Amino acid sequence: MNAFPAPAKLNLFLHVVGRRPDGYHLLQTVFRFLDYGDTVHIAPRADGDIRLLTPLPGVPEHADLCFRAASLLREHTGCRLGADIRLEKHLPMGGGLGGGSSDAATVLMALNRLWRLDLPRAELQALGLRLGADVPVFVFGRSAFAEGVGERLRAVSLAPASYVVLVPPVQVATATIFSHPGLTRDTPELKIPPLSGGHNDLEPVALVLYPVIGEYLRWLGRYGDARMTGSGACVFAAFAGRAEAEAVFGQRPEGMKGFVADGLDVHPMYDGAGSPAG
Ligand SMILES: C[C@@](CO)(OP(=O)(O)O)[C@H](O)COP(=O)(O)OP(=O)(O)OC[C@H]1O[C@@H](n2ccc(N)nc2=O)[C@H](O)[C@@H]1O
Ligand SMILES: Nc1ncnc2c1ncn2[C@@H]1O[C@H](COP(=O)(O)OP(=O)(O)O)[C@@H](O)[C@H]1O
Repeated sequence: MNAFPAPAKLNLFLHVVGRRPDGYHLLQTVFRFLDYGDTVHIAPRADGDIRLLTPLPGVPEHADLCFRAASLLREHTGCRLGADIRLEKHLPMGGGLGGGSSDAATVLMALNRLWRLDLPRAELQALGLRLGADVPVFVFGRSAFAEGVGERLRAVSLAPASYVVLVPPVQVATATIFSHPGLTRDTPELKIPPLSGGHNDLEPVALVLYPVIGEYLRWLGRYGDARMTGSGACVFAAFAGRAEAEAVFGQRPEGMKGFVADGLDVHPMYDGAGSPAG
């Protein structure tokens, strides 16, 4: 089997600037990948079957993003091949780190190569959007300022940073946060992406629904500018160096889970060409 990385993402900030007629929210956010994530092992199959060798607890096959990504690509291209997929899961589910979306993007890029489809990056991004609003950025492959629901992407260059990421013991359902009546949906649109500062409009709602996230934020906030990523539950703070981040992480109270990771500028499968992972 071939091993393909599926990195986590952080939303360095996330502003909700409006709402589409279909109810989806218009965002402005900066995505950054981390050198920490899942690994997807994939081998092509000649018989056309798509088999998940490691089903996730509580996720039926038809809802699994790896399965859905492979099936969508097969259907879209008419490819007759299949795949065995083994997911090595490290990222917490419902953590705001984009784990499921990243797995899906990695399956799209890996099968594009293994099935010799050669679809251009833009086409894979559009396919990815059908699986979730977070999937396109992983196919895009670079740190990005995102608008729309996350499909309008502009590459940005970010300063090197190490992050402490804490994982509160709750799984947040993204739809619950977005549908909350208390959500601020009218943050003024920015013309130029700020590379620092900003805030996360989803954070106050998540804190009301899951107070434990606030406890984690307050603890990390003693050491840096702590913020929630995506719809939560994970919180993070940036530090200039790895040693500083490790030192803060080392002081966490017993039982507080998380990890330290460096920010990446490009996705580990990014090859710079028009065709991803070609
Ligand atoms: C909030 C963000 C920020 O990066 O990340 P996560 O916290 O999920 O990692 C994303 O916008 C999440 O993207 P993703 O997790 O792919 O969400 P989707 O499956 O497309 O949507 C889940 C549900 O959330 C709501 N939703 C999602 C995105 C959006 N821009 N507006 C919405 O209102 C919709 O109700 C949708 O049915
Ligand atoms: N391969 C997958 N990895 C993680 N979650 C998945 C996967 N496939 C489907 N899901 C579903 O998607 C939900 C959101 O997962 P995830 O992407 O990890 O969180 P988030 O969107 O908060 O970053 C999970 O709770 C799970 O039900």
